[in-house]
Amino acid sequence: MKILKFGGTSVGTVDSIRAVLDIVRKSQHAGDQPIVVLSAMGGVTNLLTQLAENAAEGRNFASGLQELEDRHFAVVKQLIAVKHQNPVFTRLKLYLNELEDLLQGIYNLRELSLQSKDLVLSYGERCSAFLISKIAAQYFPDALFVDATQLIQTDSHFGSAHVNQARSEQLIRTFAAAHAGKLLFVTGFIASNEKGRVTTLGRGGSDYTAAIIGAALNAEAIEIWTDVDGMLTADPRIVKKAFSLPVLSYTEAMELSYFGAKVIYPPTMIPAFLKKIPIIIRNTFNPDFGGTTIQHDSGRTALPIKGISSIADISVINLVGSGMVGRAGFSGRLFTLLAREQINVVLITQSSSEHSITFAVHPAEALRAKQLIEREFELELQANKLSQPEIEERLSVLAIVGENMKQTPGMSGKLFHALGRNGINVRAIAQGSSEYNISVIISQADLSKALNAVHDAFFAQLNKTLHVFSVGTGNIGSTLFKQIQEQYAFLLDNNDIEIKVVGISNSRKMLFSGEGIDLANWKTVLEQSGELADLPAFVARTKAMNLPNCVFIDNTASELPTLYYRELFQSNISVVTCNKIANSGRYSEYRDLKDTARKHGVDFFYETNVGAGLPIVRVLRDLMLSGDRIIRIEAILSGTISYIFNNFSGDVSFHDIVKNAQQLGYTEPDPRDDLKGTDFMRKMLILARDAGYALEPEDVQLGGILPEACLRATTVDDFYRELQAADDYFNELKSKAQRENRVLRYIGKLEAGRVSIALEFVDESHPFYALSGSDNIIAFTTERYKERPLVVKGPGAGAEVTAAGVFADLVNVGA
Ligand SMILES: NC(=O)c1ccc[n+]([C@@H]2O[C@H](COP(=O)([O-])OP(=O)(O)OC[C@H]3O[C@@H](n4cnc5c(N)ncnc54)[C@H](O)[C@@H]3O)[C@@H](O)[C@H]2O)c1
Ligand SMILES: N[C@@H](CCO)C(=O)O
Ligand code: NA
Repeated sequence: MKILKFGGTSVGTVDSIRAVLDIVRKSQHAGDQPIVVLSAMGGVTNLLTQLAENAAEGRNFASGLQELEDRHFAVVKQLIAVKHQNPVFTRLKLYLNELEDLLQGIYNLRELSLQSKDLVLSYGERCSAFLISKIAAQYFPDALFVDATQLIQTDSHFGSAHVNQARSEQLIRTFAAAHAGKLLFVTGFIASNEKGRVTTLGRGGSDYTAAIIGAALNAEAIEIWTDVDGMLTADPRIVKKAFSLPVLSYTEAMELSYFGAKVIYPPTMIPAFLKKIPIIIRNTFNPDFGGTTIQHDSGRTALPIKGISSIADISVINLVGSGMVGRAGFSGRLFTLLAREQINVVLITQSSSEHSITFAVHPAEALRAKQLIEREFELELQANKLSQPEIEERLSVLAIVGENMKQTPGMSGKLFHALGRNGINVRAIAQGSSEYNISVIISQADLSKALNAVHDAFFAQLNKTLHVFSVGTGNIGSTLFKQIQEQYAFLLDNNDIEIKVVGISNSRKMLFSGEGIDLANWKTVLEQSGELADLPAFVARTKAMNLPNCVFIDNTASELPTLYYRELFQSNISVVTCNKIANSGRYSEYRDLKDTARKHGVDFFYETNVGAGLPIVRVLRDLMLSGDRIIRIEAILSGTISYIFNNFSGDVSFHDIVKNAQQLGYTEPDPRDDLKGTDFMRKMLILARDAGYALEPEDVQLGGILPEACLRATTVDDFYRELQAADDYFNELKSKAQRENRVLRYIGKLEAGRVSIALEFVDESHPFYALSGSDNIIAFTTERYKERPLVVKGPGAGAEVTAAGVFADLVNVGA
């Protein structure tokens, strides 16, 4: 035997009632012997409450009554064959007439007692259960309408009556035995006292009805049919990746519901809990889905926690007082007071010094709680043993819940890491002694970000979303977008990483979309609907959108974005950049950025600052981390100059090769940065710093490759003209090299903390002799790689390889 309970949304419309009957039919075919428990049609209980209040205030209630009639009659007309309609109309009309008389009485007296209100509300369940039993009777001849006032007996605590379990079980069993073989359609929510007056079971009442009947008849299961897929890991309106849990223990369901999961109201489960009857939450509108089973134990599952729940709006009261607060007597008095005054304390924490107690209450009760405390502890306040209670508002509670937490170390570490990494300040912490939940109080503004970040942290195997704000849409930036777009599905399917580009700016326009910008046509959208570019505003938006796992990418060659890195780190946003400016200015700046990123637990990745996509920064870092010592670094790190010397042969002029390098995307936006050696200098400086040397740019001995006139050119055009004019100079270099059987190489060296870069003529015996294209090469001679150096070699410039390096840094953020 199974109990099938359908809530208001399941019986709200003609279509949903059809779905309900389908479910009942299937259950009967499966041999479940179902008993159906029904709520009032969706919205009807609220309407009845409104009518009762209107009547008591002397306001009109006729139009509301008409609305009730219309809703029920419309269902009759659509779902009951014409020849069977009359008796149904008649009985509904009788109910509505009784209701009208009752409302008239309330109107005349201008008084609404809890008892009369229960009676008014009872018509919601009576009408719906009766009506649906009659619709069902067309297909199930054994369908029988049952008014639960005959089955469940309570005390006279109207509005939320206490059930006489023993008596009710007796009534239910007797009734069931007398009507064996019938298909019962029972009203939820309502009952009666020993005098036969109608009572109601309070919040979650129809679930309670189902649990009481299920327990009395030792049902196999109680199915609660609603409009969601079960209990979810988090509130799906905030956490888009929330998913339905297959199995939960009663305790877990209790903890999750306590903190706001509205699917069921836990006290209603107690009768089922005591008899170990599983409760299954299922979706009327998705009946093939298995839903969530709430059972005695937590089930075998790989999930360390079951869910994350929250209360969005909470106030906190702080009490501080030396030597008194925290003593057993004091907290006893405090919490007895609050309990007596029916102030629900959501969470309590006490500092280890025992001089303060913090507790959370619902905002509507905060002021009253404060006043009660002030009255109760008047003497202590006067004597300054206790300082004035303080209320803090606009806070939220977030709790992770799960029975398996107890056996799994590191759960709180994971929680605080996720919060800390995202810059979410924790105001107070409480771990239930049961260890079934860990709760934190945070600012309301952070709740959405916190829920998503914590959800990602605990259900990481189930997908991490990186939110990307990207500046610079030139050569590298646009190639990166193309690569992300091509790789999006693969990353999601194979690595559970989702990349959402949520902000884009170049020097003209900027664009934002919390849902993610479509990378198939970012260019058009940016041009057509973007706002005018404004970097401070872009950074402000990056911070204000307050998204978890947030990454700022700088694909410009401008100093401007680098001025914001620090501020971004302070807002717990990681930075990935191919722009070398930040790391190659003053040493103090470089140091400060690294320290700030580390302090805030975010990543600062710049692999492409040296050798584009080639693994160089990473290799050096690993050497340093593992305790190796750099003895010497020798390198060719200008892709542009490498390309130039590798192609400077035959008749082609130096000037033309530089132009080619620029067209191929090897040069800096301003090619003078490459040819003057500035770009190479920056790279050597960054390497030296990463190797532990606090060098300034002027410490690098930079030997040039250009004649004076070229260095003096004030514009790029002038520069190219001067290059052309210097043809003889470059040809002479070339001839000299050829005469000596050598090649031209622009080589950087780091040794004993000194960095130099110089043009060299090298012969065949030199390891840097054989290079082609835009190749870079770097040789690390270290304590451990002493005899033969560790060498990295390959293309060190170009849009594809550089964007790929930025991309790799991006997916490693937070890894
Ligand atoms: N080309 C390579 O092989 C290579 C290799 C490694 C690193 N890099 C670095 O990549 C970076 C970008 O190079 P590129 O060739 O793509 O340059 P680019 O000139 O093609 O693009 C630069 C982009 O930055 C934008 N921009 C400039 N200032 C801005 C600002 N203040 N706010 C917003 N946007 C701004 C421009 O509008 C443009 O979209 C440079 O820092 C370069 O050193 C390039
Ligand atoms: N302009 C740079 C790009 C790589 O950083 C080069 O030519 O090496
Ligand atoms: Na690199």
